[in-house]
Amino acid sequence: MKFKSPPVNSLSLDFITEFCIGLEKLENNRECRGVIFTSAVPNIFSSGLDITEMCGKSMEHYAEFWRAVQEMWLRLYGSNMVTVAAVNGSSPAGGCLIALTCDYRIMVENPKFVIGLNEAQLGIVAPFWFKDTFVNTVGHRVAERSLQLGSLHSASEAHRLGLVDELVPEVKLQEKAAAVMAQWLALPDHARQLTKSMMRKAVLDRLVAHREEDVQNFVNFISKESIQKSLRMYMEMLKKKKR
Ligand SMILES: CC/C=C\C/C=C\C/C=C\CC/C=C/CC(=O)SCCNC(=O)CCNC(=O)[C@H](O)C(C)(C)COP(=O)(O)OP(=O)(O)OC[C@H]1O[C@@H](n2cnc3c(N)ncnc32)[C@H](O)[C@@H]1OP(=O)(O)O
Repeated sequence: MKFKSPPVNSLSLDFITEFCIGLEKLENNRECRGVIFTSAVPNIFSSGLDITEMCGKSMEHYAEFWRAVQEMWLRLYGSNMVTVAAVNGSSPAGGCLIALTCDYRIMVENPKFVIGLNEAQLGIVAPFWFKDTFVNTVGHRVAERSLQLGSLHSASEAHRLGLVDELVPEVKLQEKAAAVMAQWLALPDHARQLTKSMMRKAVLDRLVAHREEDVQNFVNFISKESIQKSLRMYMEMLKKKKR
């Protein structure tokens, strides 16, 4: 599955809706046993949640958007398919989350590409299920420091921390992703699927049990004037950076 929503593959409500529909189709297709996620936009895997969806909109919109984000995560983290992230560009916040939900992450070894959960830098808080997914990948200590600092790690640092499993030159990315997929698909599906489910169940169940509460927390948090101000300033900063 190739993300193609220029300029930066931000995860808008439309993007997420289309993504979930596409994923559901693949999940229901018995001939499809695995998916490789990558980007068709040069230098960007995904810039994370579309900030404009969280800024200056109604409470109803924030709730609808957050339900869609939850749905995307539940489908991806709970997928029965083998999922491989071929990270061919920067991948902050929600973009990093997509990579973290996969079974294996391969990143292009370009020192300009960064990845991480940088929410704290925007003055917002990564929700518990982002945090849980991160902890399950890199462990508690690395996640705690990285989340508090809102760190965006270079590809080599991300590899050192275990945030990505492998680094490759750009030209080798697709070949490597296909080789990893073949290795994972060589196992019987039922054994791999049950093992994956066992490893992830507690974290998935936690969101399912608290889904509406999480939506309310998000809506209350994001609609605070202080948070709206932080997001507006962040968007301004992104625009100024270009001038
Ligand atoms: C106590 C707590 C209780 C409860 C808490 C409950 C809930 C939790 C609450 C909130 C959690 C919300 C979670 C959010 C997760 C996210 O994903 S937030 C998004 C974070 N993303 C980023 O920080 C990335 C920002 N972008 C960049 O750093 C760069 O754009 C990037 C490196 C990706 C690419 O750089 P470059 O190629 O130079 O491109 P530009 O910077 O020039 O960008 C091009 C245009 O795209 C716009 N843009 C970039 N990113 C986004 C985005 N994420 N959303 C919307 N728009 C974006 C950028 O402004 C440019 O627009 P322009 O052309 O100027 O119009």
